Amino acid sequence: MARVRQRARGAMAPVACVQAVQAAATLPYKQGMQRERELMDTLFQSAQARAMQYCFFSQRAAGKWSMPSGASWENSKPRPVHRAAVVGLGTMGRGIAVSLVRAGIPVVAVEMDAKQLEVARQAVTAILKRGVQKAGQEPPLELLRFSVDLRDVREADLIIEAVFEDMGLKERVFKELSSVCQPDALLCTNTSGLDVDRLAAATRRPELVVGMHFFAPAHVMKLLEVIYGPRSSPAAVATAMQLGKRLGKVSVAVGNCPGFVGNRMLKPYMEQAGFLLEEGATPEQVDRALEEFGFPMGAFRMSDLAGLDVGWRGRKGLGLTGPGVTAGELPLKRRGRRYSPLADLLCEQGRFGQKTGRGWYLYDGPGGRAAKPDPWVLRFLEEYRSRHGLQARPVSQQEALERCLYSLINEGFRILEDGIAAGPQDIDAIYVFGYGWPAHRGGPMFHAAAVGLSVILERLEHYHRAHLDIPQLQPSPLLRRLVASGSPPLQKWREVIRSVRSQL
Ligand SMILES: CCCCCCCCCCCCCC(=O)CC(=O)SCCNC(=O)CCNC(=O)[C@H](O)C(C)(C)COP(=O)(O)OP(=O)(O)OC[C@H]1O[C@@H](n2cnc3c(N)ncnc32)[C@H](O)[C@@H]1OP(=O)(O)O
Ligand SMILES: NC(=O)C1=CN([C@@H]2O[C@H](COP(=O)(O)OP(=O)(O)OC[C@H]3O[C@@H](n4cnc5c(N)ncnc54)[C@H](O)[C@@H]3O)[C@@H](O)[C@H]2O)C=CC1
Repeated sequence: MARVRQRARGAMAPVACVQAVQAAATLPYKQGMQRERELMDTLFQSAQARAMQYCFFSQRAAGKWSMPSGASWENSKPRPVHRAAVVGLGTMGRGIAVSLVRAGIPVVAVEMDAKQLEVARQAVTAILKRGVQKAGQEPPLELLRFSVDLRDVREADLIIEAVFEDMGLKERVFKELSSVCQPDALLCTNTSGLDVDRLAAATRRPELVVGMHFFAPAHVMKLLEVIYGPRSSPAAVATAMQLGKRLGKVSVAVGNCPGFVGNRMLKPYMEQAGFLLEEGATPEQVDRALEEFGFPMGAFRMSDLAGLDVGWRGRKGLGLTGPGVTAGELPLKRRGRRYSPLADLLCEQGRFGQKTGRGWYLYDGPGGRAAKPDPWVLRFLEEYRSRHGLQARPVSQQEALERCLYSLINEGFRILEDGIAAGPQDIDAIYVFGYGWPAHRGGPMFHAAAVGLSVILERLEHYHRAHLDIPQLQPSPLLRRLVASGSPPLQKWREVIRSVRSQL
């Protein structure tokens, strides 16, 4: 109900307040729902057919115009999943375990020590019991077994790893899984953006490794991004897609690159949000602009929900932050580009978001959900600006919205050109079902077409001229070519994508 209200709120946002650009792209509520159904239909094709199609694309991309040897309709069938395991029961692992048992699949849930296990057991049980209050069914607790011993996953047909976002740790876990699991068990990672191929290489069965990327809260959000590594077999992809369907999710197969589709586009969006704080905005102002557009949560509330530490670990892994990184760098730059260390500084203060009770906002305590503006954050931002000689200026709602959304959309065009997503529909489904992109606005690529590609191009050029050190604001070559081709409708973009470089 709250979601329906939220959608309605977005649909009715006053034009004067959220600018004409948005109003032009607002679908009536009914049409929004129709668009949501269309996206679901596209994605609910048979998992096997999808996997075969992706397999064919990947071969074509490699210059081989046939199916790989040994690939056939028969051996690309999804495998049945009778028993599953989840390794790592933090924010994500808990919700993933809940989704699995709710679908009737017995689960072994593994944590690293008894203390973490007990916290996780209580959290998972609480979610299941809440579900009972809502739906009136018995919690399927008998399907769950908790353990601190990784060897207990040995009977599972499919294992989903959800430990910290740390490549070294994940490689160790995959290596160990590969030696304790059945030889034909599927090994899946819930990583937010790490290289699935590198994890596959840590195992003795790279063809059985895929990404299964869930979205927070994992038992609620409808999306499953299935990441097809270069060595994943069609059967492995089909199994993951099919399992997503069984869990009631919309499964979208995507290629392997940093951040895949969803988080690769989220990165420039979050970066713009951070830069806007440096320039004078507050987290509430940026979030208000995005929530009035129709998102259930603005960038900062969403980041507090996911956990700021996840991105921090990722940036440390990339060498963008951490001890000694700033030596030799210009202030507020990393590798020659503008970089905002604000999120890193919050993490250094132990402010990880909802899980620690403090992040961009203040919560009632660890695990709290009601976000309150935090005077500490406002003081911190003022001190930060004065330390770096940044003059705060008023940031309009239009600027906040355009810089966040258009940089995200711009990356969507790059993703299409790189062949990481099969088409704009897939990107739209990822955003509508995974990040709460308002359905009545059809998804980011649909929205771009509705606003007008030439408008998006002009606004990106405008912001890029003002911020030459932010390459993500530079319009992508595909966007330029689409505009030069007369802005064809979404269904015809494929004709303008020059090279077949599908990674799928
Ligand atoms: C070079 C490239 C590298 C790229 C790397 C970039 C990495 C960036 C790092 C990012 C971190 C990783 C993130 C990631 O991988 C992908 C993500 O998951 S991003 C997060 C996506 N999620 C969202 O955007 C959520 C948006 N919000 C919503 O959709 C709604 O607000 C929500 C569903 C949360 C609540 O909806 P509402 O209708 O208001 O709530 P209800 O009251 O009906 O509750 C429904 C259900 O949800 C639970 N819930 C509600 N609020 C919260 C909350 N704040 N936190 C957790 N859970 C919440 C509530 O309890 C209900 O669940 P039950 O179990 O049924 O009670
Ligand atoms: N938080 C989010 O919104 C999302 C996170 N992810 C990804 O999911 C993974 C987990 O993220 P979160 O749940 O947020 O992290 P988290 O920090 O909340 O939980 C990680 C859990 O893994 C456990 N763990 C660590 N090492 C372990 C080991 N060797 N064996 C068993 N358990 C171990 C930790 O004790 C902790 O409970 C990461 O790869 C992250 O990038 C993916 C989608 C969304």
